[in-house]
Amino acid sequence: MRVLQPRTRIPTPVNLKSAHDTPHFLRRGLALRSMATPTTRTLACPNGPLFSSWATKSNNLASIGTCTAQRWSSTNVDGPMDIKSVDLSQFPPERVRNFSIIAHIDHGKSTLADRLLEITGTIPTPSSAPGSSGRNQQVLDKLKVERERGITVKAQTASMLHKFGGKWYLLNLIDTPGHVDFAYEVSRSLAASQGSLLLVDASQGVQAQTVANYHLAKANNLTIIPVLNKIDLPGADPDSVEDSVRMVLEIAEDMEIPRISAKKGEGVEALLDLIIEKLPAPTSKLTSSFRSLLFDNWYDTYVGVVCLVAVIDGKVGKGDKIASAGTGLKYEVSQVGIMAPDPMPLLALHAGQVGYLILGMKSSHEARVGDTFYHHGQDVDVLPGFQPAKSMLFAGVYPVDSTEFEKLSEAINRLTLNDSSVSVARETSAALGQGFRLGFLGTLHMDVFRQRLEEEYGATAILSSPVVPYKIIRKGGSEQIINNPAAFPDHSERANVDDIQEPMVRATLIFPEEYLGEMMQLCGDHRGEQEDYTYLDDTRIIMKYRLPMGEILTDFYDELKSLSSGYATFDYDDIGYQSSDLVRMNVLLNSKPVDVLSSVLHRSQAERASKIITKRLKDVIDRQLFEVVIQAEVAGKIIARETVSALRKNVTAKCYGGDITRKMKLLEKQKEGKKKMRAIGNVKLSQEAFLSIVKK
Ligand SMILES: Nc1nc2c(ncn2[C@@H]2O[C@H](COP(=O)(O)OP(=O)(O)OP(=O)(O)O)[C@@H](O)[C@H]2O)c(=O)[nH]1
Repeated sequence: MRVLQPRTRIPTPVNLKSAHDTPHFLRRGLALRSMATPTTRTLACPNGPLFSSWATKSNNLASIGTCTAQRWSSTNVDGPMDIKSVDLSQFPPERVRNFSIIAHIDHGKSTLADRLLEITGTIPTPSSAPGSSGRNQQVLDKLKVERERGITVKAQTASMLHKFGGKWYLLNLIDTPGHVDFAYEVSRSLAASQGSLLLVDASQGVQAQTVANYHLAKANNLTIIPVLNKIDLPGADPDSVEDSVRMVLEIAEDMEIPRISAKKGEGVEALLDLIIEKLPAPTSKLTSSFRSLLFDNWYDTYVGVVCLVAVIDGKVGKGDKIASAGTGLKYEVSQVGIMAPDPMPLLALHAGQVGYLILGMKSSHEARVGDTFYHHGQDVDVLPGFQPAKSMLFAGVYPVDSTEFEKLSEAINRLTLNDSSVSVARETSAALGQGFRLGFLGTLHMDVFRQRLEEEYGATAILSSPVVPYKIIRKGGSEQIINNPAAFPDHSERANVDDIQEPMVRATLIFPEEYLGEMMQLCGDHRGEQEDYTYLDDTRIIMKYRLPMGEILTDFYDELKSLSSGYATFDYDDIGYQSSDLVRMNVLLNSKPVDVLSSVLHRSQAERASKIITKRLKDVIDRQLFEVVIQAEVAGKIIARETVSALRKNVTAKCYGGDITRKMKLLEKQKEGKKKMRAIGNVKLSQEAFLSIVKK
């Protein structure tokens, strides 16, 4: 089984056999000194920075734990400076800028990240990058699924250096995902930044996630620089987009809105200056005792759990004894470093900086996002942290072949080490055997998880239709959250139930005015209630609806796109629970309920949905040796029924005469076919047919 690593391997520290055996980036000229023997040798450095590195003596060998280097004077060399050759302890908080790039999907965040890293010399430009095929490197989209789908799923950080006003600054960039499912990644990233670049595509204008991300950044008290991107496109209309940006996002008239082409690099260098000029430095204190915010983590097969932290105060170095305020567990720091954009070990991380810590954690469950790390034995003011990720929808996940349960279990285990926003519980289905009930942040998140299970871990899974978590309030006041339709109270249990509630969202839709009728119809069909609508600019409308979350899970987004010829965009916020007249629909095959096919519906939709599912089943169930009756039942009544008539199939009937080998072959083939059938009660369904019903 091939295991792809979502991030590049953390390099082990360079061990040198002698002080002369220097890594390539130190060879150009160096000032080498040993901590144990504090002699410093300085070599000439005609056209590059001077370097220093710290060495310790062990077994008479000079071993350089982590090589760092320092430019003595920032004026002796023009052009970018290699971050790998700089002593980052030289950057006090006032010379640090931590910023995130936020935007609607596809407005160019990852492309801008590429350009920033290239211009600052952190990564090679495409022409010099080995094997590079074009301008878009998307270096921060490290997952295979991100590259295949062209979307960012996981926020990534990268540090770089930029010179402004004669001084070098350390910039830590966080590239965030644009899709609403990954808003949690965005909010975590914002907690580690002081400012944000809010990109707006100059050909598309303000979109739903532009507004959502703007409010998120505001709520985090970040300084926002709106940036118009893609000005090179023939359809770009930067003047009118700037007007709507100013109006919707309430940007002051005197605030400059830079215009760039992230693709071509136009205006990007000036943007680097603006980041330093306009975004605040972290207010961290170097002299206070160490505190850091854990804002992300991932699992690396070689080094275990890697924690991404923003150092709020003080400094943390290799060998330090630190503790987690959240779990009370203590650790010795085995490695610290920054992402540049690959992991780059350092001797220490200082106040204001963003980097990683490797602590020898046994499981990524120990790494609680939002946790405070501090030096063990010292008092600490715990940082506020943030709410854990909340699962918005749940699905049953089963192995396609029931003998492969262990393989699926192992794959889910490993994948959740890297995606702790997925909640996992074991469940058993009468129809499908052992499986899991997983909680996801949205349908795209669920789809990406399924794809990663298959591609990275070779585990193919059947996913039941997703459901939202329903709240059941029983007589007497006890509350229960139900995330599996099979456990939803049937009509026979209703006497004990006081209220049933479903989760609601406030949806923001942005679309050209000519689609107003279609958009209102769409929201109405999905049980929406209009709250507000106004003109965003001369031609576009921004509309707010209150909608049940269960209604936007499956086809809503596709319908929205097709009804608006792709122009409408949509975002939503969770706004809590609301009472609703919900019922469970059971599907029966020859009178036996099929648990994985049950669903929860609004009473008004039950009849239509029952007809659809029974019809779909009839289309996919092959005729069998007996009649198959398909029924949908709601509140104890059968409300839809289809029948698949019986068939006696004799596969050898065509083989008259004595060709026994041909007969044997046909029987063998039939046996093989049967193996691939799934038995639901006494009804056999081909695997393909079954998948077509459960996986929407
Ligand atoms: N013409 C033009 N295309 C651009 C520019 N910036 C980005 N693009 C293109 O826009 C598409 C989306 O760019 P990305 O950088 O992947 O966008 P993103 O915001 O990171 O996307 P998500 O992470 O999925 O939200 C790609 O095809 C880019 O090549 C630009 O300045 N000009």
